[in-house]
Amino acid sequence: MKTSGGSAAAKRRAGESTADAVEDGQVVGLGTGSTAAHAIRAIGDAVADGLDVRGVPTSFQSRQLAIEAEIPLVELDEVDGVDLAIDGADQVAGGQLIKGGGAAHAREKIVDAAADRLLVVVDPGKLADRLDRSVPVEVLPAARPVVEDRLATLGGEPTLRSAERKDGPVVTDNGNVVLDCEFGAIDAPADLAAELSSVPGVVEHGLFVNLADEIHVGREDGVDVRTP
Ligand SMILES: O=C(CO)[C@H](O)[C@H](O)COP(=O)(O)O
Repeated sequence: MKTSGGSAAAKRRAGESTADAVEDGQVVGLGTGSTAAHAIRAIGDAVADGLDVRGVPTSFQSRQLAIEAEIPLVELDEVDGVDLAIDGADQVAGGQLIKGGGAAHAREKIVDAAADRLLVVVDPGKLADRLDRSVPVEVLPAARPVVEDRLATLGGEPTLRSAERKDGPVVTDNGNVVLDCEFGAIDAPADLAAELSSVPGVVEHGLFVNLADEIHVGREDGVDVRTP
């Protein structure tokens, strides 16, 4: 599993705090990453104690964790809706997020946006006044050169993501590649999100604008819950 620094205790507290919000009978979106993994394991513990929920995985990783935790799984096209999604983030500014550190942001955005409520789980190191991390952009492989040109005209500096222990690029669960695109400080996330979405060949980008309902910030000694 990808790890991204931050205190393990803070991540665990954040994940476990959101698992407490899950209610009997709900359909729950299961996010990706090391912090969301704590929520998945905690939901699994609650299922073992009798909680009746169904999980919608957002990635190969979250599906595997949910299987290990014995959470009953469904796909999005098998349910009428998603009551609650719990997901991590790479950076949080107010209610705006950058996601995709695990290259799972396309499915994450589909499930998170479908949910009635999105609870975001992070450690304090993810908080910022303004978004300024690189934005992951999932791209159809054949479109990479034209998308790179388009991102440059939008003021970005794209870099093809490569894996530490693989020759060649990271390939997403959807068979695509990821361009990590530096834009510097992002003053207008909604405008940039709309521009990125309009580029042919872009499958999905990691700007999650106005989707979060609560930010659960784990700390060594507790959890702060912020409402954007
Ligand atoms: O967006 C994601 C995966 O695509 C993750 O939620 C994000 O990278 C945070 O991961 P972690 O909790 O391990 O720091």
